[in-house]
Amino acid sequence: MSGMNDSFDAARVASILARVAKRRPRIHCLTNTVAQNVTANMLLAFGAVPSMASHPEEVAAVAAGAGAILVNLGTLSPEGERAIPKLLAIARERDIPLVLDPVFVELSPLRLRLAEEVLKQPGVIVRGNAAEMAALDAVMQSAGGVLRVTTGRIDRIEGGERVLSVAHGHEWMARVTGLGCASSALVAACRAVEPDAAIAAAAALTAYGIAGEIAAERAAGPGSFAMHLIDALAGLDEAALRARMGSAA
Ligand SMILES: Nc1ncnc2c1ncn2[C@@H]1O[C@H](COP(=O)(O)OP(=O)(O)O)[C@@H](O)[C@H]1O
Ligand SMILES: Cc1ncsc1CCOP(=O)(O)O
Ligand SMILES: [Mg+2]
Repeated sequence: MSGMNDSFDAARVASILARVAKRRPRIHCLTNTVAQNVTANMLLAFGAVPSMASHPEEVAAVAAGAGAILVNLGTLSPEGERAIPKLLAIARERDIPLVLDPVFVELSPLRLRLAEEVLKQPGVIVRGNAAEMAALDAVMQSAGGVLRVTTGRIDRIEGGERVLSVAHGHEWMARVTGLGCASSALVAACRAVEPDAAIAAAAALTAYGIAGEIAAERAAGPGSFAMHLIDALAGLDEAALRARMGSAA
């Protein structure tokens, strides 16, 4: 991690992970059909609880008690589209943090319009890859107050004047579908227990990246990597964080 003004070290990441493990926040994920399973499993490995309802008539009731809400725009159905305003309303009413994953927004005018709707809410965290974040740049600028989390070999977290970066992970994380979507859910899990959105995102991506490094040492290729990533995330402790982050984090 670089670019931090305040201290961001293994102890800080471990304390956020411990809060997730202790409070077990429920993360409501309106997410795509490709990534649902790996997202739910990654949240469980992290100590959070997934809920995945998408029916427009029940989604607000299910999301009402969640610690954070994830809106992921991949494989959106007409029903999912109708669920989004219900989720935005309940997030506003209950002050529930919102994370947007704008999957392939650069390909679809519908996704761009829905992303604009989500970004009318205050304090949204957007987590996407470089192409998605570039396509949303103008919308995020005009929305204001957005925390931008751009992932890749090096993750970049930008909010206001503050820029943080996370240089952990493994290239196989981009070779298994759904692992980006799962990273957005982990950002939501950390945000559920940590009010500083930038620190929450940095903690989630540091933990995920370090779990990826550990998993890559145990795996034979992308398939077994995905399995080992769940195990490594579930077994992550402060000693492993400290060993990989170094003292100057
Ligand atoms: N080349 C890489 N080296 C290390 N980590 C990576 C690499 N590519 C992606 N990651 C990690 O994989 C996760 C998903 O990121 P990304 O591939 O950008 O998302 P998406 O799947 O949405 O395109 C992030 O945690 C990111 O840090
Ligand atoms: C391939 C695909 N198409 C629509 S959603 C989806 C999954 C994207 O997942 P990720 O961005 O995490 O690889
Ligand atoms: Mg993605």
